[in-house]
Amino acid sequence: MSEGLFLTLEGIDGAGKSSHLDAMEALFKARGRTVVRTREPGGTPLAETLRGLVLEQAMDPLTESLLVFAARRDHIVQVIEPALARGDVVLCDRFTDATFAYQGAGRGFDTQLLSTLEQWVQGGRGAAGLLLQPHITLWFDLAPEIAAERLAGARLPDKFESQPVEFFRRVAAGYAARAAADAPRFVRIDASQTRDQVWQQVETALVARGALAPATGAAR
Ligand SMILES: Nc1ncnc2c1ncn2[C@@H]1O[C@H](COP(=O)(O)OP(=O)(O)O)[C@@H](O)[C@H]1O
Ligand SMILES: Cc1cn([C@H]2C[C@H](O)[C@@H](COP(=O)(O)OP(=O)(O)O)O2)c(=O)[nH]c1=O
Repeated sequence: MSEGLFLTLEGIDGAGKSSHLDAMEALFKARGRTVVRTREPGGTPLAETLRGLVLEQAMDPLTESLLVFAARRDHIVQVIEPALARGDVVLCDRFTDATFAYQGAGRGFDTQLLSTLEQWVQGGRGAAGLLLQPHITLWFDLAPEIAAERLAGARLPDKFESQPVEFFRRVAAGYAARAAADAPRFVRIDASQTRDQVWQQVETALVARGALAPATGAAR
């Protein structure tokens, strides 16, 4: 069985990523792929419980980081690795880049420590002990001011969404740094465009990366 495709969507709150999940799922299904659609924090009963704590309760950045990585570990073991081993497409709304952007850049937590946690939780894959990383990360890049306008009135803000625009400037810078550090994995989507134009960018990126080829997984 071929290795599956691990695809993540990232960006600040309100960047517009969730708006394209249905169409992405449909695109893969139309090509005969089995799609596991999931999210972080979350994706398993335990991880969804931890998500509720992280999004609703105040806590220090270390506690927050430990909880998101604990949720991630369960998600990887229970859902992501089995799906990839089956050859499925894992379509995941956020993953570890969000931890570096939100807990690292946004909350100012030590990124060296986050790298250690990343190694513990995602390392040791295969004989070479590789780090589990998405094959492709679509980074929806949008100015925090525009994201805030889009979110105003759209839904009840959670703990992060109620942060000031300055917080999201740091988070956006965190995403930019993470993208610069692993450029081959990231595709920057200009999320300031209309919904249709953003979708065109998403589709073009998936075609360019070979992600829509019949069930053989995608090249990096
Ligand atoms: N390209 C776009 N232009 C204008 N508004 C958009 C666009 N994409 C999404 N929206 C709206 O912006 C808000 C946030 O979008 P959403 O997909 O929930 O963002 P995210 O999942 O990144 O937080 C929603 O109200 C959505 O309808
Ligand atoms: C995955 C992850 C998310 N988050 C935050 C980012 C978002 O504000 C929030 C949940 O993300 P999201 O699923 O995008 O929420 P919604 O669909 O309601 O917009 O959790 C972290 O702080 N650290 C993480 O590691």
